[in-house]
Amino acid sequence: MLISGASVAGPALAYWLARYGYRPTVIELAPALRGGGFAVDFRGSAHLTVLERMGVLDKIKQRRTGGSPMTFIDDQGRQLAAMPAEFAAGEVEILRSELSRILYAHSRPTPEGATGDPGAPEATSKPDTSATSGTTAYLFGDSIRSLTETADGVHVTFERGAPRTFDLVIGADGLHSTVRRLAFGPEEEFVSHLGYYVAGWDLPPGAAPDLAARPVGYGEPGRLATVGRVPRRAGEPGYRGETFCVFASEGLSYDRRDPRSQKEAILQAYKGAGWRTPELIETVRDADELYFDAISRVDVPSWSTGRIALLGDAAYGATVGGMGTGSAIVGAYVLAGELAAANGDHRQAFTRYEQKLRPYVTQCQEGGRGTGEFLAPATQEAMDARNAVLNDPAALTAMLGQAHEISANITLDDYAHPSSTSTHPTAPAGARTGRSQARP
Ligand SMILES: Cc1cc2nc3c(=O)[nH]c(=O)nc-3n(C[C@H](O)[C@H](O)[C@H](O)COP(=O)(O)OP(=O)(O)OC[C@H]3O[C@@H](n4cnc5c(N)ncnc54)[C@H](O)[C@@H]3O)c2cc1C
Repeated sequence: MLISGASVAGPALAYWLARYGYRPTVIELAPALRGGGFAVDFRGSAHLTVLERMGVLDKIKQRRTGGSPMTFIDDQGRQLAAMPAEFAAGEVEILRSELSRILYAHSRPTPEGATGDPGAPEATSKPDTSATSGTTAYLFGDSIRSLTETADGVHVTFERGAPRTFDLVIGADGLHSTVRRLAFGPEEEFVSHLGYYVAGWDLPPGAAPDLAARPVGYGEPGRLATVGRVPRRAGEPGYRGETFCVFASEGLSYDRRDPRSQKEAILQAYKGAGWRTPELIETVRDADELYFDAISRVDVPSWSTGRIALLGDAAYGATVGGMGTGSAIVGAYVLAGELAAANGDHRQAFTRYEQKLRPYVTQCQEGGRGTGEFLAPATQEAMDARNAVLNDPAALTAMLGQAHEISANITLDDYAHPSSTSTHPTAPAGARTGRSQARP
């Protein structure tokens, strides 16, 4: 089985597939696991249950950022409203890059059963020969060029590697998925722009240390710039500063593979902004890793076509505020579980995966719809109304409670221990295999 994308959904799926005896291959466009991106969070019992069943919850907790309260200020630095840490950070918040490294390491168990070192991802375009049979091979620095479905497989050509045939192909390659484009249609058919852009990058060492010590956000109608601090990467002591920006804009035309073009778009968007925004935004020029994307929503009428299926942001992305990371983890769990339960019948597995997951992620996605407007309201009146909500503990508690309810609203079958579940409909006991039965 081929999985495209090694960020969150891809390695999580690979982990479960390897556990059920498959030997997936994961292909990643970037030359190594991607760094960058600010914090992502998990909230609600479904996210935590899946992470616990994967055996990564403790590792993730060890690397949690702890979240930080955010103070919204005016142009004189005076407090207007405060956003409590748990509002932005859920139950567990972790840097996306750290999460990706943990999942990657966990999807490649060593022969002894220990997991690899999350601090040492490999950058190679060759198959990973250190993984034992029954586990996962990672191919970095390559991308699928074409997909041709045949009676018993999918013939895949690559930008760099030699063509191969796989039984199934899963697109876990994000909002701008190549698998979706090749197998389902052009991006414009499935991705709607929700009127805002989001950007995040680390502050260069020494930049605005006074600001980074006290997380603050400065907003003007239609644009927000925040600065905060997050723990350094594994093995590095202390904290580093980071920015997180949200601005309203029609769809922009820029080269997604060219950071200079993205930096220019950000600099333009904050021209003439007050407070110390120019000083902060200027630091983007020196940013090594930049996260920049439109706040969008992905709606694909059917997540599978023949032997090809979509997972995570590629299928049901919501960029920010739609619990995309938790939904990717839960989706990987359900997809792998249904594949194992269907015992080779991918049609049945894909159908059940979608039936079980779609109502859940659709609700989660809804949260993303108002995120841009909440963070960077378009008018002064709307900003005042947002601040009033933030300053009202009862309103905040209600909003948090609603998010928790939505993110818990799925029944998770215990695929790895089928006898302990009463909710799984029909799969025969022998359909779920352990590690010993390797499947390609
Ligand atoms: C660099 C980066 C930074 C991010 N930062 C944040 C953040 O700060 N906050 C937040 O809420 N969300 C962030 N996200 C999005 C967040 O990770 C996802 O919304 C969520 O975790 C779902 O993950 P996913 O694995 O489905 O998709 P993604 O995390 O988007 O991962 C998709 C992966 O597929 C790879 N890929 C893309 N095209 C191809 C191709 N043609 N062939 C092979 N591989 C391909 C990408 O390089 C990436 O590794 C970021 C994503 C990325 C890639």
